[in-house]
Amino acid sequence: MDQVEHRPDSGVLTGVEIAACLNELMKFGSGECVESCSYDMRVGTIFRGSDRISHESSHDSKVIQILPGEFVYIYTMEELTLGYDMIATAYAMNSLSSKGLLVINPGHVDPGFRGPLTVTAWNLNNKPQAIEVGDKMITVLFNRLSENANPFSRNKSRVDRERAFTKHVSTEASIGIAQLIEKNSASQLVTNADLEAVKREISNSPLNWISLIIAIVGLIIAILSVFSSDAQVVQQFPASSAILNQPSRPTFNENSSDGSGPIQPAITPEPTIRNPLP
Ligand SMILES: O=c1ccn([C@H]2C[C@H](O)[C@@H](COP(=O)(O)OP(=O)(O)OP(=O)(O)O)O2)c(=O)[nH]1
Repeated sequence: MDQVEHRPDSGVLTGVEIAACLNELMKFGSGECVESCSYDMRVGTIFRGSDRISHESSHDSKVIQILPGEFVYIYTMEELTLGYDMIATAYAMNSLSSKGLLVINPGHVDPGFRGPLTVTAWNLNNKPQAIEVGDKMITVLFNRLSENANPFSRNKSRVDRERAFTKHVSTEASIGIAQLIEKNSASQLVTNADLEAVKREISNSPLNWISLIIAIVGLIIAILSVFSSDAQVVQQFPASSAILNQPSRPTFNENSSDGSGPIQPAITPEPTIRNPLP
């Protein structure tokens, strides 16, 4: 086996190292996004279903309201340009997740990957969430390998990826997601008022009263049948009723002076034997 020469500087890059080689790691990077040991990638293009609804170069309003339950697809503003000896790992940002805006698919980035990262953001909050082109969306750690690895072989330009994505969503994935979005935009989510109306209908329903009456009648029949079976037993076995009617034995120790000691079996006095005649 060949001896592999390990690079002495392999490992996770610090913020200082990221800043020093920012132009090697990505295009359109900003020193302001460098953190202690990571880089916060920003929103570039936003897709709702297959529609591109916001892009950094467009003149439209860049603030997008993600509706409750809605997914949007995001392409990062930065385009990674990883060497063959570099991998990256993308993570959701804590500040967004705590607001209920989940970025659901960040993950590994292969060595040699070139282009924007794509992620899906899902609003789990019951209020719309605003996002804007340029907002920090995912945080990425860079890890230098000890040697070059086989590079990623499916690199495409941003334009080609967006085109392929639009086609894919409009043909396959869009069916479920588009319907979900349509439902949400028509405000078909269950509200408190809906729940109150359902409760009112249930309590006013005649079926509800009928089941209550049936339950009460059933209970009365059950009680009566228990009493009548007791009466039959007493008629057939009068002695048993005498046993049943005996007062229960006290549970304290009758032999103890204060009556509080452990229960002892009753002591039967020994028969006295009279001495035989001398
Ligand atoms: O949040 C992320 C994480 C990674 N990538 C990129 C970088 C990574 O190198 C590439 C992987 O793409 P591929 O098409 O190979 O996706 P996969 O489903 O992960 O396949 P594989 O397991 O073959 O890598 O996707 C993103 O766009 N977004």
